[in-house]
Amino acid sequence: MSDAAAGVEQLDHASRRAPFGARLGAAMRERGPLCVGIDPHPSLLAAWGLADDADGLRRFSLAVVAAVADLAAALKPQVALYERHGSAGLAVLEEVLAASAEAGVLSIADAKRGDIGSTMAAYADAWLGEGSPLAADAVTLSPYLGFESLRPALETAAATGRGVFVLALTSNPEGASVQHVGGAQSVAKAICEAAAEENGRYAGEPLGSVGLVVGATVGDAVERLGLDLAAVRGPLLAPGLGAQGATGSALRAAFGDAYPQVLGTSSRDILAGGPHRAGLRERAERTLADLVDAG
Ligand SMILES: O=c1ccn([C@@H]2O[C@H](COP(=O)(O)O)[C@@H](O)[C@H]2O)c(=O)[nH]1
Repeated sequence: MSDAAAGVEQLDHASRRAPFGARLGAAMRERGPLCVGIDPHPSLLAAWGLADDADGLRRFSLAVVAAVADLAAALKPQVALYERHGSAGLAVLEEVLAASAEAGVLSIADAKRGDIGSTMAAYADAWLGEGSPLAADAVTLSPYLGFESLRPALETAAATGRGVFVLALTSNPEGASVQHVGGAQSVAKAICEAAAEENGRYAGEPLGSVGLVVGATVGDAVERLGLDLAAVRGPLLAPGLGAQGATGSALRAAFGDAYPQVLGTSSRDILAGGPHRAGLRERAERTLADLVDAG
């Protein structure tokens, strides 16, 4: 096939894909609001009896996909834990993304990319571009070079039916030293408002494709900073359940009327149930029940 014909085929493929927000909303309605994180830490590989190498990484990751794909609205591989194995680790990540698609579950690459616009375009090609081996259904982005620097990723996501999650209020305590700055006009609030505006292009959809990362551990910060998360009209990826101490009821209290948009995510707490399929499923089911009961 010529390059031109291949390009047309890729565009046709992209134009047939529904926007990410619509696909995620449907998955959350069908399966509930759980995202399972795939974080192959060296300590977890050891606990599973696997080597801390690319083969161990592959066995671990594909076992998680096979065990919980039908229980989760999305899976979230943590890119750093693949990068630490170099090119062999990234090859495993490509397999994990392909296996997730094959298993019918959405993927969110937790890469937290952000750079000046010209470099951002390359990140957009890698994580959201049609035909890229690393393309996931969505990618996490850092807006601390300015929300507008993310433009290439926002445009690529819209063109390919993929999505982004922009860091707004992160789950780590240090995040406040940047994100809370400005009080009533905080950095986090500016990010929320920019994401809400960006979701204007998805006005025909119940959920936009520009989501935010808001930690499950943020306590009363959403209220204190006056963030209108419901108005963002995008999915809210909430890490911090389990290993970082948050629970479904804490999430419910922190997010208020935006709780229906929340996709709670947990990694280590669920992964510690492995290597057996039943152990992983039991922990994923327990986390999902906690999120549903809190709603
Ligand atoms: O604010 C954030 C943003 C991302 N993360 C990531 O989520 C998982 C959490 O793992 P647990 O084992 O469930 O604590 C991890 O990949 C983080 O890098 C976050 O925790 N907080």
